[in-house]
Amino acid sequence: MDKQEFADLIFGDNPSKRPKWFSLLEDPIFKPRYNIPLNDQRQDAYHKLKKVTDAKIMSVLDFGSDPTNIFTAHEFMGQVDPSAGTKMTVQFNLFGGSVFALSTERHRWLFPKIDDLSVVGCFCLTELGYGNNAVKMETTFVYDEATKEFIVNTPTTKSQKYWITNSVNHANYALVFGQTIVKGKNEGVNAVLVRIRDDKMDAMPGVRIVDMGIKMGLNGVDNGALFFKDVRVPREYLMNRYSEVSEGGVFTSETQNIPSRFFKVTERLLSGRLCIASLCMGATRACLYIGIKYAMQRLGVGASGLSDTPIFDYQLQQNALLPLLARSVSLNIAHNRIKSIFAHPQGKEHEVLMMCCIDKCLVVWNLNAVAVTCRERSGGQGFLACNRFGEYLNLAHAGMTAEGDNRVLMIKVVKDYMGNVGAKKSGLPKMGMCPKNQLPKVANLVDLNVLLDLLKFREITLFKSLVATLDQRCKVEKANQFEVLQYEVSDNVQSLAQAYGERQALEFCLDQLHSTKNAETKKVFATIFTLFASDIVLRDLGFYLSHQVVSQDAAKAFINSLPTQVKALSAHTKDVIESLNVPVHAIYTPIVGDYVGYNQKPHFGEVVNAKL
Ligand SMILES: Cc1cc2nc3c(=O)[nH]c(=O)nc-3n(C[C@H](O)[C@H](O)[C@H](O)COP(=O)(O)OP(=O)(O)OC[C@H]3O[C@@H](n4cnc5c(N)ncnc54)[C@H](O)[C@@H]3O)c2cc1C
Repeated sequence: MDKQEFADLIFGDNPSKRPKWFSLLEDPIFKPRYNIPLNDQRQDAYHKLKKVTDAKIMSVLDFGSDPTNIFTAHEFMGQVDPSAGTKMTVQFNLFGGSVFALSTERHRWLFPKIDDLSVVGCFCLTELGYGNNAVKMETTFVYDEATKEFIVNTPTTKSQKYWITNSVNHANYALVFGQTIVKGKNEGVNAVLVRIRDDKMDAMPGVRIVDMGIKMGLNGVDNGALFFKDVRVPREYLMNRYSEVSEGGVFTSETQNIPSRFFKVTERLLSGRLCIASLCMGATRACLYIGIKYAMQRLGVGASGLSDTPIFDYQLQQNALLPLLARSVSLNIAHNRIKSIFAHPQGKEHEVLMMCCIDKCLVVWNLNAVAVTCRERSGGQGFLACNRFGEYLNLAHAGMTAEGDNRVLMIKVVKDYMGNVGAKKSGLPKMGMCPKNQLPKVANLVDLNVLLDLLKFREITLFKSLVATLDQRCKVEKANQFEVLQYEVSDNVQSLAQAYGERQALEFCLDQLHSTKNAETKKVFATIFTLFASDIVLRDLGFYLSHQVVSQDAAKAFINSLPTQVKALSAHTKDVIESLNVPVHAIYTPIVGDYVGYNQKPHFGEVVNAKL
């Protein structure tokens, strides 16, 4: 295959940006350290972030001109340091991106300071008592007409701002979300900028910052809980792109519906989901590179009984790793497409939310599967911190929870899906073959058009069954829709969101296949996309058989085809993993290099002074 073409398509941004990142990551600061105190881990993550900002390789203003540049930065940082990447996503997207989106002229002074880290921001949305239901938060900003200030309070234990990234060590400003009370009326959730530390980095009066301490991973991220007691903020610090309070205390807003103001000011969570997906996509590529490279050089028992056979040659290894490689490459192609739709949404505005949400869910869960599998398939070496799988696994878990819990986002996807179809903004996918008369007669399912039709069939069936249940329960039996959705049809909702995301991903892959120029690259992509789709159909084969859309004979032949498909991909695996744009020089895992040489002397699990 044409490795360069493949690498460019996986990169998904302007390839001319790649060398800048590769050379930046040569800096020794990106060498990971493992056995260091908590505070040093946090400083280490900050210094890596500072190195990136000093290189002026990205700007918060990219959200206006080239958002993909920000996503690319996340993909690289996800590979080399998930903690620094998490600090970066809060600085540039949650804090910086929100300021960018919600500010007006009077806040412009912040942009260069965000870019050079002279303002380090944190994003105070979550409260101890209000995570996925943050709209009901208890933090308040009461407008004081006499002083023309907002008075910020977290009045209860449950209203402490919780999990706040960057807050314990580095942030001097916070974007705080709270119920806005003007002339005694609650005008809904808005955001104000609050200075939380002075020039000496001491907490400002009324601000209390509590260290959340050790977590299961990503300990370079300084998460804290913040309390505000009568903290006074100038009126001008209200983010007033959509809502404003005049000096005299008159509240005006573009958004008349008060609960909707929350969604307007938290819109940045949308690009945040692409940032998290980008961090995880980068980590997925690095993880696969490490796990497969090691499998290719680690020798295990061969036919003669000697340790002379790469463990990668075992069918067990290939059957575990290669369907995940196929799924990862396919989700990567889909992720690239969604990033570009986010940057240029014209005509697809109504689908952007669904796409960003499902992209995050699928990519993050896939990283979890990849990290777990690579860890196990690398044996004991996979358990050493310096071989990195643990940190990637932790990134996946932070990703599942942060910026909207994955399962909650799946519900959001389905609500939007039903809304879009109901409003005729979009329709259900159209199948090529009839599911009653044609598909059951297909003997060979290993065909991209057949597989796509099967994915569409499942999505359509799940959609129709959900709508039928909702109609029966809510329209006929007058049940409460919230209760039916939350207590009766969860499995249908979750399966439908997944079916939508996977069908869409496969369609994006097929678009890519059609536009790929080099015939060999095209062949490799076809092998990968077919395995991706086959793996999904295999997982759901019970569904297809019970709906009689696939015959028993076709199902048997299909099951038997999977190992053959894996074998076909194994022939290209080395080329594929070497085209994943992994900055190998910045990964520093002993098992992708000379792991025997590394173990010639003790390193106590560190790589800093080791020659790799
Ligand atoms: C590493 C990390 C960094 C973070 N950084 C920040 C930050 O900088 N700023 C910030 O504001 N927040 C931050 N967060 C917080 C994060 O956004 C919240 O943890 C997240 O929104 C979930 O809230 P919660 O933890 O209260 O979970 P809950 O809302 O309590 O959810 C708990 C469980 O209940 C389930 N659940 C909840 N609601 C529903 C529902 N409607 N239907 C079905 N199931 C449901 C969820 O699936 C989940 O499994 C961070 C979190 C992590 C892990």
